[in-house]
Amino acid sequence: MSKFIIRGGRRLSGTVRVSGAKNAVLPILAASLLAEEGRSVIHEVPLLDDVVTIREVLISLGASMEFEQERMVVDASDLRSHEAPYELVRKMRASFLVMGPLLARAGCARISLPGGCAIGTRPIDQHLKGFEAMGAQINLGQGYIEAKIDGRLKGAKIYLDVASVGATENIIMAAALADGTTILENAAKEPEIVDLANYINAMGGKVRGAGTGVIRIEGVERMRGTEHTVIPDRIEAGTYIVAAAITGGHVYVEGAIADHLAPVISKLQEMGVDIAEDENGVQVRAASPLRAVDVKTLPYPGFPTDMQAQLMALLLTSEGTSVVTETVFENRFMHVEEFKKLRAHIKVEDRCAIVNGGAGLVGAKVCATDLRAGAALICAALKAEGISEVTGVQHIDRGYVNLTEKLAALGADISRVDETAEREAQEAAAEVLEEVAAQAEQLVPVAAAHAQPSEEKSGYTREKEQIPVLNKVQPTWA
Ligand SMILES: CC(=O)N[C@H]1[C@@H](OP(=O)(O)OP(=O)(O)OC[C@H]2O[C@@H](n3ccc(=O)[nH]c3=O)[C@H](O)[C@@H]2O)O[C@H](CO)[C@@H](O)[C@@H]1O
Ligand SMILES: C=C(OP(=O)(O)O)C(=O)O
Repeated sequence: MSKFIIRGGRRLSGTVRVSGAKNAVLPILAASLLAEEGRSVIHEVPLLDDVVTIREVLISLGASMEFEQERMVVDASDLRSHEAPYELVRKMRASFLVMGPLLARAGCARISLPGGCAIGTRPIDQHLKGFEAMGAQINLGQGYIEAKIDGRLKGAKIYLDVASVGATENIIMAAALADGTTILENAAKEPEIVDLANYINAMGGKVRGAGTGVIRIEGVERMRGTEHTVIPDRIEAGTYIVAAAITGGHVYVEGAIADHLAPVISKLQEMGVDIAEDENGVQVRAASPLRAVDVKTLPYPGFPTDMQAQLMALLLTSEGTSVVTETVFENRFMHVEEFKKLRAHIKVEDRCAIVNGGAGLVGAKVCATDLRAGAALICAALKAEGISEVTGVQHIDRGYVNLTEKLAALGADISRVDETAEREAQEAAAEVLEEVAAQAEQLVPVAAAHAQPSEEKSGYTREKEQIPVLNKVQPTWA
């Protein structure tokens, strides 16, 4: 088990480079299953735990995956399985994104039910509704969803009850190889969906209207591998913008696409943060004091739920009372109780959190319950007085590449400690101390016998001799 140790109070300054988007690369890698011939070369692939998981899923299906320095080469020409097992899907819900492409390519798919997670129940009814509308038969058996179709999926008109990101992606991928045209209404409009559509089109697909509420997918018979560069991660970028603002810093977030961040940038500007964009990124200069603002999470282009926790951290340092309303997930305030350990004043009422800013944050031991809760706790800890320890690092590793290194390069006092290694080091050091003490014990009578003049006269005592020796053997973690 690892943890982050952060001493708050340092202003961040300098440049931080944004990595490729987690939420774009996951569906893109799933979509590479659509290519019956050729290899796909994907650039700007972030080295994240979720990417490792989707890679394992694709390998288990028969794809070959080479990964080197943010470049993934996928060859899915020979698939040998249509099943994504529980062990992989339970690690990451987004594994369910292989259902659409598998069904389209192989005519069948068997995927472990993804289930809920800390932030909500997260049903998949809209994905299944789309596949059924295209003619697939869906069965639920022993924790798995099984889908199959005789021949090809058929193009259909599908209206999503909720503008689900995952359902939109899964249906686009299924429809890409279907017979006929699919019209997807009330589709999600996130930039990651546009990136997926661009990738599919480069593979020979025909997807039009991605980024709007109506997407038309004309099915094609075959697709081939292609080359694609993943868009920068808008949530990672937004997190660094908040980290800069909360510390009163001055940071250039290189690679951030301001358009993708419009709802975040506009909220922060309303708070008084100075943000300027250019073609390569955004410049953040914090002002003080910051103003309280109200915010409501919504599907894109509304304020992203994946930035709600980080914005709440910033609101804790503003003057006045803010109301944060979460409309996308029903249980996404888990960070509130952890913020309270840092002496935050927040009250949750149903889907709203009432945040009283202005109270100074004080470092404490806190736990990340999910990915963005973890990012928000780190932002708050960067501001808090004294030392904070953030556990639950496995959640944060799902979505942030080299977080410690990136923040440290901006001047943050942050380190990552592996608790197992730390405990082993402590045990080893304790053993050394015991051994030294035992040896010293044996040497004392010998030293006393040779002592000239006597202890009493010289002022020599056993304690005085031993203490400095033992102190020298301080372990590095002390
Ligand atoms: C890998 C990835 O891209 N993850 C993102 C994706 O998750 P994900 O694709 O899972 O999120 P959805 O857009 O599907 O979920 C939005 C809402 O719709 C509901 N819903 C969804 C599907 C369905 O069939 N039925 C249904 O009711 C969900 O419970 C949730 O309340 O979009 C979320 C919303 O922006 C982000 O927080 C996640 O970071
Ligand atoms: C909720 C998130 O991801 P996922 O959908 O993969 O759980 C996130 O990225 O904040």
